[in-house]
Amino acid sequence: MQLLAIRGLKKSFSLYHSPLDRLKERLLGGLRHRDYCALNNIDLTLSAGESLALIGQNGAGKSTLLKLITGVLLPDAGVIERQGRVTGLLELGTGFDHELSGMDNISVNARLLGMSAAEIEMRRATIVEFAELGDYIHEPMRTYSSGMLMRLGFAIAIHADPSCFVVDEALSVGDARFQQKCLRKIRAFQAQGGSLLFVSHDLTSVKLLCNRAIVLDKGQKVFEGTPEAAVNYYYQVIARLEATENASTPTDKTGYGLKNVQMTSAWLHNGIVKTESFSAGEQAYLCIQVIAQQEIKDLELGILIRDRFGQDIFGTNTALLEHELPLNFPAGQQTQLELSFPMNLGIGKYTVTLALHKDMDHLEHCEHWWDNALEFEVAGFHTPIFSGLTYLPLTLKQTLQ
Ligand SMILES: Nc1ncnc2c1ncn2[C@@H]1O[C@H](COP(=O)(O)OP(=O)(O)OP(=O)(O)O)[C@@H](O)[C@H]1O
Repeated sequence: MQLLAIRGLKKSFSLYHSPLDRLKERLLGGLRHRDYCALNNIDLTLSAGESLALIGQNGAGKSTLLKLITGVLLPDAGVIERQGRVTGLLELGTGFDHELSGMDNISVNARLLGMSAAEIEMRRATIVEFAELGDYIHEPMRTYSSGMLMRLGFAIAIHADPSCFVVDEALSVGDARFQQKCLRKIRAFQAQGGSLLFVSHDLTSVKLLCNRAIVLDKGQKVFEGTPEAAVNYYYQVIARLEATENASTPTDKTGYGLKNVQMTSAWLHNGIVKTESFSAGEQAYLCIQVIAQQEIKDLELGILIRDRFGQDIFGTNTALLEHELPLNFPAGQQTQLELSFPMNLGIGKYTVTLALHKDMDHLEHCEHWWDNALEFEVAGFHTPIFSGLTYLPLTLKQTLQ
């Protein structure tokens, strides 16, 4: 069943130089503003049980799209068809009367979300308990911190029995423990067949929570695909490079960048033979062949290891490793780089992404970003047996007191 179908959605805002211009236009007429197109010609669908992420740079149009979907804003053109109840956590404080107490606002906000008086009374105690605001629940909401606003907003919206739950960046103002509690609740909601529309700059949670993602750029939909492919595409957008739809699939061997210096092959070995299979704790060596078309100085080598869910497990680059000097590549010459490290990772399959760039990240000057340059598996233990993603060498000290 399709919960959401959006076609040709468009939204512009009127921008005025000053509030006085706005007033003059109202009173005296004449054009004193310019239109800014925040969203243009957006199509999207969301089916029951699907979780869709919207990613994009600041100002790309993500929040505007969520506000249109939840009915907080009206579109200039296009169609939004909704099935079922859409609730969520948008800009903090939306839908609350700040002079009223949190308890009274449960009724106000829940009514706006479409709950009946009987539903509200039935769920009031659960909402209060989930929000964990203690006696503050009886205080006016103007006294609440942003984290407290978020707690109550989330508690009401998730208990409003939505078909589609919308989460904007507001979730990030909660403290770490409460955020984890919200994420557990969102996962339980998904497990029961609920749909999610998720906006976040935290690309790891995008990959963990969603099964599809859309990249917005300057109000346009520029990519739609799996979260991993969308995140890779987004990296290209922020690296200000021409992006292509298939540039980030695991089969793509070329990667992107200026490519005056290019990595041509990469492999792993264990000190004896080339291998793609390691035991946890075993020493691993990552070799990279590089060829330079022209002389380039002061490049950094970056590495990003992801697990089978596309979740970033470990990433760093030589600019962050203070003991490593930047790399120089003479023109026309082939070079081999080798990184060695103990494979302190848990059992599982991993990919390695490599980059050659200037400075601390690849955003300004990227010579070569090579997604999923190679794959490997950790399949046994060279360390004591452990569970989880990573091995931490522990020592125990007992002191009698
Ligand atoms: N009420 C408004 N009046 C004028 N311009 C607006 C208004 N709301 C949003 N905009 C503009 O529309 C564009 C899209 O804004 P939006 O908040 O949707 O972006 P976003 O992708 O959510 O960004 P962020 O990641 O920073 O939250 C921005 O340029 C913003 O300045």
